[in-house]
Amino acid sequence: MITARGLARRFAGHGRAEVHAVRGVDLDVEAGELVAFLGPNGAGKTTTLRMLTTLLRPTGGTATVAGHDLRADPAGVRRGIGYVAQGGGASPEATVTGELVLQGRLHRMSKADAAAKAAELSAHLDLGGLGDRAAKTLSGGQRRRLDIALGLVHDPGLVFLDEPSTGLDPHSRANLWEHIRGLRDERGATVFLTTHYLDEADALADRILVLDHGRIVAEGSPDSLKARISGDGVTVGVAPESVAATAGIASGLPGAHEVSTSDDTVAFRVPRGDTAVPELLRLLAADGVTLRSVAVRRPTLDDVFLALTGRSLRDAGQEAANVA
Ligand SMILES: Nc1ncnc2c1ncn2[C@@H]1O[C@H](COP(=O)(O)OP(=O)(O)OP(=O)(O)O)[C@@H](O)[C@H]1O
Repeated sequence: MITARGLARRFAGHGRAEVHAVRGVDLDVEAGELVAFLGPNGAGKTTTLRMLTTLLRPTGGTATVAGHDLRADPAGVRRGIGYVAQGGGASPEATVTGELVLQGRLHRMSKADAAAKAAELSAHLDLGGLGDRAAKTLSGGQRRRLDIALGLVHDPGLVFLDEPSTGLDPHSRANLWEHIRGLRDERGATVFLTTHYLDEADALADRILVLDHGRIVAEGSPDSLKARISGDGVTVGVAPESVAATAGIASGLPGAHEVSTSDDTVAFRVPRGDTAVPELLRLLAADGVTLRSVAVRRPTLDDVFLALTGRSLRDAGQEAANVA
């Protein structure tokens, strides 16, 4: 559905250094996949999406999207894709049905076909009963669902979603995720989305491409990416005078590594936290160490990002642009 090789985009710096927003991205997305581009603010996610959707000309590389060459046949690409931008496309004053019908007419549908499509999409995206409401009166979640419906009017086989759940409360996000899964599972669409939320990529994507400073730095299923971090994290709280003894015992557990201490905690990684902790508790008790707390944490995608880049995904988002 998408093949890209060396896709790149530079922006003129207007007196300052050029910005290399995307520095040579290779992509292969198969039909029916749900793929997420995960990266901090400024990583180049939106720029890549805008290139793949023909809204921005690449300064380097080639791509085929929905069966059409990006440079030679941008109109063909546009016919085959739906694009739901970050800000959404609905006019605030227009009604839900009015906006959907207008979108259908823009795609050269007859009035009857456009009305039928509006009704079908309203039902599919839980907008039934809201047809006469102005877009500006919708809740954040309803508005996002309308934006997605607008991107589906021409039944695209490939749907791009840019930061779909930004600004939504947890309940609306979970609801939106159901609908995004439905695009693939019920409508058979291939979905490519961008996010800087680890939980979103984890919950939705078959495959995650981690983007940092305009380059793909890792790729795989959420589980395979997490498996790159070897083992579970265990943190035990003990009295300050027991930290050294506890660290010694932890270091002796089979497969223990990355042992670190603070004033009253010892942290380490082991292949399996659930089997290591009972053994640790037994050894600590035999040594007379009183445990204050114990926590076992499965590796997260944030750990993956940290291991790959040396920075946490949240901190990385605060950084400045990819100035060359
Ligand atoms: N029109 C432009 N002119 C100059 N620089 C730009 C332009 N558009 C984007 N950039 C820069 O390119 C880099 C990548 O931006 P982009 O919007 O693609 O990142 P992103 O990963 O989508 O971030 P976000 O999560 O904040 O949307 C940033 O440094 C940004 O400032």
